[in-house]
Amino acid sequence: MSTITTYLSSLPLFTTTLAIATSILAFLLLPVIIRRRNWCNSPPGPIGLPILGYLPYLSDRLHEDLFHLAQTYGPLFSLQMGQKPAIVVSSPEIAREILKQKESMFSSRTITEAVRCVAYNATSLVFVPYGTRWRLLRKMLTTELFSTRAIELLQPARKQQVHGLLSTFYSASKSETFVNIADSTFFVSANLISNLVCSKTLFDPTKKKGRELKEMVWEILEDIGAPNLADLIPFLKLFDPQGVKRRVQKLAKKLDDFCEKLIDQRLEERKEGLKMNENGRLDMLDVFLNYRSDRKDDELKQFSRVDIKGMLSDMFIAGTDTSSSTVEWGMTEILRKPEIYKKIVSELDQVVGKNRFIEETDIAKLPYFQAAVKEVFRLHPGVPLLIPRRANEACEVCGYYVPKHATVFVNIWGMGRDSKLWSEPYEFKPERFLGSEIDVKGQDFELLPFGTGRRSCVGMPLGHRMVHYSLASLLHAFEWNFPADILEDMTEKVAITLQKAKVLVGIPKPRLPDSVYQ
Ligand code: HEM
Repeated sequence: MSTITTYLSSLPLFTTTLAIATSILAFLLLPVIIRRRNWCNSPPGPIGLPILGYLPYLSDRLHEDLFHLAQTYGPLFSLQMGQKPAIVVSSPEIAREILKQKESMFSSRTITEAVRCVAYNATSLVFVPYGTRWRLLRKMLTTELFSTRAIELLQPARKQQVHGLLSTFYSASKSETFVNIADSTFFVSANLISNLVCSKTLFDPTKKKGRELKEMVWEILEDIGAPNLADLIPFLKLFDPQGVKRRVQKLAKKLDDFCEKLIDQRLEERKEGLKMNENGRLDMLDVFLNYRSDRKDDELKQFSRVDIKGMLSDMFIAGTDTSSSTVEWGMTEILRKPEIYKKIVSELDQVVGKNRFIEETDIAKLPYFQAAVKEVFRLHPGVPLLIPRRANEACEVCGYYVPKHATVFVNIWGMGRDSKLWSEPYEFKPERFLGSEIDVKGQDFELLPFGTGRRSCVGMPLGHRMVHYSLASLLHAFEWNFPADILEDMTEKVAITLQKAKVLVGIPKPRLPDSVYQ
């Protein structure tokens, strides 16, 4: 050792620097020299560094990075994220191949450390691997809570929540107070879900507990969304280098305490007998507590506390921020374009008039407004890369090899901005959807804000309605005065979902006679 040191110190500085630079260069070029693909017969893609893969070149705006890489490598490309292989899908044709034709191969999700903490070791609906447990959980939600009938019966609760919001905004207009669109609509969604879960309106935005839920949901979405070195480079798992596990454990504990309390309260209430809600139905807690199965092939004979907590936290995490962020983006896009705003308001006035609030049943008669909402979903899909899927087994896609458990990113955000799919893709133009059959419900692969197939959004019937109903109500009931800098700044704040970084706050001014608000 000392000989080497002596030898090195005898070299002139230039030679030493050159030696170090050459070694670094060789290290960087090594992967390019020894292989031209991320793995044998991988789809084309950028080659990264040994061990780290392409991670050092990715920013905290993964959806944007992947969109730009697709310009170079095409609609199906591969990359190594640390030691983990990933493929990225950026065209409707390949999305169809993966999410429809090869659906059974790609119906599970990538499980990370953060997911294990927050989703009870990936046993809750959103993350449980595709199989009998997933099928049972999903069936209970679609038949008991999100069936067409159940959604219809929840209509009075939606009306009550939205009218409550309009009334709060009316008071704010009188005192010329600023209101926050995303915060307010978040509480509408959270309270709707609490009605679905336990027939109670639990959250008061003016109280600490209500605000805590919003912050907690966002922090969880952030930690689930960001690439974590502990997942991608296995020997780092022990060290939790970004502190993700420590953070998520704390958040998960808070959410767990909240769900524990809901269950305890309900068990106490059930001592006095089982109560139907005002629609003559059982809410989610009672449905799960009542569930019994003696069928041999049912993995769940009854729901444990952990099973119930998993379902409750799924609802609050998946169903709140997604809807409220979409409404915030919708208000922003529409209010930035006075001519579009005018068309929407004139349609609303024609159909609804000015002597009452809008009803959900009015939405079907508002084709221009519906087209505008599709445009919001195109440019601002709530979950830009879907909730990442994974390959259950090694398989072939478009003639390329995809290894077992490769992560699959379907870049629906990128597809919404693809000039091969949309003319003037960055322009907010509801007209493009007028007279077009394209819809957001999972049949049209160029527009998949709720995903598609068996792992598509189970809450779509609720989310879709709430976005339309809340947004139309806000536009119809008030004129809006948003500061121009807030309206013009479209920077995104990134988690597994996308929020508007500069929050939309403004002062509402009533458009309808005072009597309507009372
Ligand atoms: C605008 C509102 C919403 C958007 C944009 C949205 C979007 C999504 C997306 C993209 C997925 C993944 C789909 C895939 O992998 O193909 C998803 C899954 C899911 N969403 Fe939503 N969502 C919304 C509202 C809701 C609501 C209101 C709830 C419940 C109350 C909900 C519950 C879920 C659940 C449980 C899953 C996982 C389903 C499974 O894995 O089987 N979502 N959502």
